[in-house]
Amino acid sequence: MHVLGRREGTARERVRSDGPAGRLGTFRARDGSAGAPVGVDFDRPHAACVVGKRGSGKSHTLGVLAEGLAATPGVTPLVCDPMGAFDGLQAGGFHVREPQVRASALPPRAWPPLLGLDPAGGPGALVWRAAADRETLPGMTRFVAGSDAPDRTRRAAANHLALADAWGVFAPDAPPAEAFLERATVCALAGLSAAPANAVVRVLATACYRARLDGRLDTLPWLLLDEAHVFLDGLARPALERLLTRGRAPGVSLVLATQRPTALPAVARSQTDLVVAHRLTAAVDRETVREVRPAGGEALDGRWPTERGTALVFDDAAERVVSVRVRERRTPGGGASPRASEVGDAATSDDTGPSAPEPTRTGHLGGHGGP
Ligand SMILES: Nc1ncnc2c1ncn2[C@@H]1O[C@H](COP(=O)(O)OP(=O)(O)OP(=O)(O)O)[C@@H](O)[C@H]1O
Repeated sequence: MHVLGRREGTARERVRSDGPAGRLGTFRARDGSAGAPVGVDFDRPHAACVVGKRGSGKSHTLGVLAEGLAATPGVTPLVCDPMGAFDGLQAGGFHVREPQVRASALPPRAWPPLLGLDPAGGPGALVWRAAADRETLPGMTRFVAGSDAPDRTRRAAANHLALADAWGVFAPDAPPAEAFLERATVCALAGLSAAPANAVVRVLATACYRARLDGRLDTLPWLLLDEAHVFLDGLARPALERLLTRGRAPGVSLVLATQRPTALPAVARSQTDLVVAHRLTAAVDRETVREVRPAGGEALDGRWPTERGTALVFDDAAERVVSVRVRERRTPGGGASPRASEVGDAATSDDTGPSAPEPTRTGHLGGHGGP
C-alpha cells in the first residue's frame, strides 16, 4: 500500500517504511476508476487538515482515520464531535464520553474571555481572581460572593459563573482530562454552544500536550476535530496553535476538519503536512488550499474533486498531490441528515411529489451563549 505522509528519505527510514498506517482508500485515476490502495502514515505525528464543502465527506474521512487509528497499537484517537456524527464509532471500540472537565483545567486567564468578560473590567478581573484562588466552579462562586468587590461587580460575576454552571461541562468530580486519552474516545460535544465546546476542546488539547510532555502517556494521541473553524475562532485556539507548532515534538497529532479553509489561521497553513481537500467550489477556498500546500506548483486544473468521498491529498512528505477515493466506513457513519421518507408514516407514504427539504443536523455551536 502506498502510504501518504511518510517521508522515505534515509536508508534507515526506508527500512521503517512498513510502520503503522491506516487505509484511507484507493488512488483515483483521471477517468474515475479505482487504483491501488492508499493509506496514511500513523507512525509519526502529523498535523493534517480535511477541507471541503458541506456534505463533501469530511466527517466520513475523519471517521475513516479514527477507525484506522483505533486499530493501531501505539496511538490513541480522541474525536471531538460537535455535531453528533461519530456515535457509530462505538462499534469500532470507541468509548463515548460526556464533555465534563474540571474548572481548574482551564488557566485562570481563560475564564474572563470564556464568559465574554473584559479581563480588565471589574467582573472579569473578579472571575479571574476566583479562578486563580479556587479549583471548582462552586468554589469560584463562593469566592465571588465573599469578595469585597462592589455589589454590582459581584452580581455580574456571579451571573456569569451561573451561566457557566448551566452549561454542565464543569464538574468538581470530573475525571482528569487524561481520562479521555486512555483509550479510543469520542467526546460528545453536540448540543453545546460554542463557548463551552471551546472550553472542553482547549482542556483536551492541553491534556494531549502536557501528558506527553510530562511522560504520563505512553501512546501517541491523535486529536481529531470536526467543525474546526468553531475552535480556531474561539477559546480553544491557543491550545490548538500550540499543538500545530509544538505538538509533534512530544508526539501529538492534530487533524482539523472544516468547510472553511479560509478560517485556518496562518500557523495551521504553515504547519500542516497533509491536506485532504474534498469538493470545494469557491475560488477563494481552492486558492487557500493552494496557498496552504503549494505542492511544488503542480497544475490542479481539472483535478479538483467533484464527487462526495473523493479528495485531492496534498502530501508534504512526498511533495505530491494525489487523487483519492476514500473507502467506506467500517462503523456506521452519522453524517447523513435524516430523510422524511425514512421515518414514521412517511416511510409508507406513496406520495410521489417533490421530496421534503432535508432538515439540518443536530448540533449547536451557535453564538456564545452569554447572558
Ligand atoms: N467516501 C465515502 N464513501 C461512502 N459514503 C460517503 C463517503 N464520503 C461521504 N459519504 C457520505 O456522504 C454523506 C456526507 O458526508 P459527510 O457527513 O462526511 O460530509 P461533511 O463534509 O462532513 O458534511 P458537513 O460539512 O455537513 O459536516 C454521509 O452520508 C456520508 O456517509
